Amino acid sequence: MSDIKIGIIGGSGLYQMSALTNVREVSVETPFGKPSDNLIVGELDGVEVAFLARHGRNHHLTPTEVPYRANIYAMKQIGVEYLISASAVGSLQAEVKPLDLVLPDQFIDRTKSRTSTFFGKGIVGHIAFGDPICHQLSGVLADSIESLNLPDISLHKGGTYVCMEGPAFSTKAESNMYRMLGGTIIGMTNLPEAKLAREAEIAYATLALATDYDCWHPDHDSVTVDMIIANLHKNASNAQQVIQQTVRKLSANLFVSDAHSALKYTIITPLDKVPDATKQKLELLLKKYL
Ligand SMILES: CSC[C@H]1O[C@H](OP(=O)(O)O)[C@H](O)[C@@H]1O
Ligand SMILES: Nc1ncnc2[nH]cnc12
Repeated sequence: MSDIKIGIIGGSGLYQMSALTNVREVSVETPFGKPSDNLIVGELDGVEVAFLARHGRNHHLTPTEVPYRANIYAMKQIGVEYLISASAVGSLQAEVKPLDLVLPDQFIDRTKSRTSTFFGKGIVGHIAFGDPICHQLSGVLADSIESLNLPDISLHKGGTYVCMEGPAFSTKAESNMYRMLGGTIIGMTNLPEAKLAREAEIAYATLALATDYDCWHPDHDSVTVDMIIANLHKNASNAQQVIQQTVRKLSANLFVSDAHSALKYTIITPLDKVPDATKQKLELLLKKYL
């Protein structure tokens, strides 16, 4: 298989990409186990892409159970350099309405039970994460959304994605606290993914699709899955259009991102002191620097 440079991770509601042609399923094994599901490899307008359903195609993995390291490693293994993450989010701000699209540029980490790094076991690295999203990739998403003119849907460029552990939704006190902290949207998945993608030198950007007002809004009921199902379906259709257009634009201009050399000044352990087993496990990530 030749390298597939563009990867897509689909979240709640986006379990497949109907526009894919020449589709095949690829079962991948990584040093971190199996990803959430088989990779679905196919073409969008002649451009090969790899799609992965974050929670599995039947949504059987909780946000805590998603094998984030295996997912990112699997994308790296097949050659992905640009990763688009589509995610359902709650809105923490009145101006972000359900069905609106948000391209966050910051995260607040409220996760508790995740492994969000490839480092450890004899190798220490501290990735720079001040700008956690690849602004160029997010820019291509923005251009694509604007060119689609989706009716009644606003695009919010920038914003802070609060990543909570879940799977229960927030309490009202938490939701209001996140608003006070400057949160724009809330979800349960994107922060570990963004960190691991950065460690894997993959340019990563989030396409967040609002489904609800969480539980802080005095004029809206508190979020339940039942309440957001219809929005998840509408969002899935919008996400597919946006992703298809983004792949068109991106494939015409595969830029170099800072993310592609993110490990350069990151690893503090001398590489000749790293245990061989760890080096082997991370070979794919480290080989440029060995
Ligand atoms: C079904 S609502 C909660 C669920 O939806 C989001 O998933 P994803 O980020 O994969 O689209 C949120 O993070 C929760 O996992
Ligand atoms: N309100 C919410 N909180 C956390 N994750 C979500 N995903 C969609 N809506 C959400």
